[in-house]
Amino acid sequence: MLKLKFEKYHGLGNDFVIFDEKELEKNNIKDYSKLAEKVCHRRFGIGGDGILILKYVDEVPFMLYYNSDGSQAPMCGNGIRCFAYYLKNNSYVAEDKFTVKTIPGDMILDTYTDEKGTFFARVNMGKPVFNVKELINTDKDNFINEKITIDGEEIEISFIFMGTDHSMIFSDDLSKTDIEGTGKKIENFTELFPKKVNANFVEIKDRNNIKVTTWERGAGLTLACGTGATASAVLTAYLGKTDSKVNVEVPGGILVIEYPEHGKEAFMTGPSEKVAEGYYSYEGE
Ligand SMILES: N[C@@H](CCC[C@H](N)C(=O)O)C(=O)O
Repeated sequence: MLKLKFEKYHGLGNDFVIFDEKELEKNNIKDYSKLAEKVCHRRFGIGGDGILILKYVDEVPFMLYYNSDGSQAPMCGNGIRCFAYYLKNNSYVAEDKFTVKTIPGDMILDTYTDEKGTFFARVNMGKPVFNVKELINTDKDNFINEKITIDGEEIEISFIFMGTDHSMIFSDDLSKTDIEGTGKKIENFTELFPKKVNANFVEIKDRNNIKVTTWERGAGLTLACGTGATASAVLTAYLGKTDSKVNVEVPGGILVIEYPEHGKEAFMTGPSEKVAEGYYSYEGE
């Protein structure tokens, strides 16, 4: 049995097991999808919504992300705050402001500890992508409040790429919405979303507050989705329904999202916490 050094963190209940790629290479582990599935299992593993792997590109930390079902995603918003805390805790970065590389690009993070001792990061999430022609199966330039039919049910849906693939569905009352049932159908509606998709259910409270619950591609219902909260706040601001700075209430807490100007970068601020560290007993490949 292999013993793999890990640390576990969460961002508003979206939880991740973090490995250093050097540790995986040393143990000859190449199949990160299999590792993610095993580690994230809530009964037979450590449990998590995904795994984060630290590697270095041009001597800059690079975050790789895998969902709990083993699928790889380009970016994870709550994950990157956890990753930042992991880098700080292990003295891999000294400054409070630093860059983390990800598949969609470099993310700049401003980190701080609040008066209660909780670690926070404000992340420059990059520019949302509205032009979706290359990303999903549509001829339209952008895909905002479009009607689709899945299993006979008409759904009004929008799509924005915000580090990863996000669809948004408005709801008047999230407590009365079948998030799991509809979320699963949208996630797997591959005739429109060939790479599958995350489904964010969005309730607008007022100009500065929205509620979002996310059915995540590859992980199911989670307590928070950072890129999903950002995509949702970008959409409501773009539609003129909210101001450029909103509190996004997710089941695990609050994220603050800023989208100062359309077509420019969006920013996400939220906490992260360390849960555990140790050695994961792994059968290997
Ligand atoms: N939990 C994440 C998003 C993780 C990736 C997602 N499930 C996907 O497949 O795109 C977040 O906080 O952003």
